[in-house]
Amino acid sequence: MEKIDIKTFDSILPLKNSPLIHCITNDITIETVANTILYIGGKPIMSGDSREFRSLFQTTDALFLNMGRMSETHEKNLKLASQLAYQTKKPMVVDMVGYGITQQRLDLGNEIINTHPAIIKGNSSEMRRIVGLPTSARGIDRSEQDNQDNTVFELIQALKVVAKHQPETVFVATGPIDIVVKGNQCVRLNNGVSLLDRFVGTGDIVGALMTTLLGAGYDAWTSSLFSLSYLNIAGEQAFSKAKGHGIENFRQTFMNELYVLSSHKDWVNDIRPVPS
Ligand SMILES: Nc1ncnc2c1ncn2[C@@H]1O[C@H](COP(=O)(O)OP(=O)(O)O)[C@@H](O)[C@H]1O
Ligand SMILES: Cc1ncsc1CCOP(=O)(O)O
Ligand SMILES: [Mg+2]
Repeated sequence: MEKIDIKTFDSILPLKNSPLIHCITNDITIETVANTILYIGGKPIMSGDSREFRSLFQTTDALFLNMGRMSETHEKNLKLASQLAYQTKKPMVVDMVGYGITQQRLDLGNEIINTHPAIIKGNSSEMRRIVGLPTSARGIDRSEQDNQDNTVFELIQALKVVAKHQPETVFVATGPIDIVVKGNQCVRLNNGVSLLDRFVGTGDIVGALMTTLLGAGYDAWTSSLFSLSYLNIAGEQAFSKAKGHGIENFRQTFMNELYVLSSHKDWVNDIRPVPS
């Protein structure tokens, strides 16, 4: 069964309740992540100091973990925060940046998966490693081979097997076609432009959007489908406005669209699910 209810999407933004989102993320894209949350009406708090996690948890609405830039401290922080989220039932999204490219990222990712995040996301190559499929990707980037019709099909089948054992979690694999799996349900989304892949942080932005929606009280399925569609349609709008003016111009126009689209309801008409 494939289910997408876009009728409800046009009333989600701007958010009415300003959810407070605790982010433990990488310092490459930290400002972009914080601004993304602000642009759609959330409130970011970036903290990587474990001494304050317990008291922060008393006021935050959701937690965003991003493995991005590893260090011993970051690893300890992510482990502690994901355990706390599990114990306190805090809605949590984890971005599996570079899962499996080193032993440290593999072990850390597995430990976080065991704390049952509401959403586990990564690009298609990272998600292939999670489900035990081979990939030729290097570093934190996707391999083009992991986005062909046959490899996308293969990934969906494998994600459904894993999702069966963790039915409350939504699994998201990003790429030119985004895949969203929960239990036996799967939706593929076909929005976006290839320039989204040419600057750093696009995956982190999707994670920030998802966590903000979760913090506002939307379920993980809605938060995932909404966030992927919203980001990619912002990318399409930016492409038509900033085409031919260079990547940095595109990036700024795209960030601006993340704010501008929040007060336009008709963007939802552009959502393009792949027919099943
Ligand atoms: N070539 C592309 N065509 C369409 N959308 C893309 C493309 N590359 C990235 N995106 C979009 O950008 C977001 C981040 O995807 P991706 O590049 O896979 O993540 P990451 O930055 O974590 O590697 C996704 O929502 C995806 O849909
Ligand atoms: C370059 C880099 N190195 C470690 S994390 C990071 C940023 C990852 O951002 P994204 O996966 O969203 O492009
Ligand atoms: Mg990523």
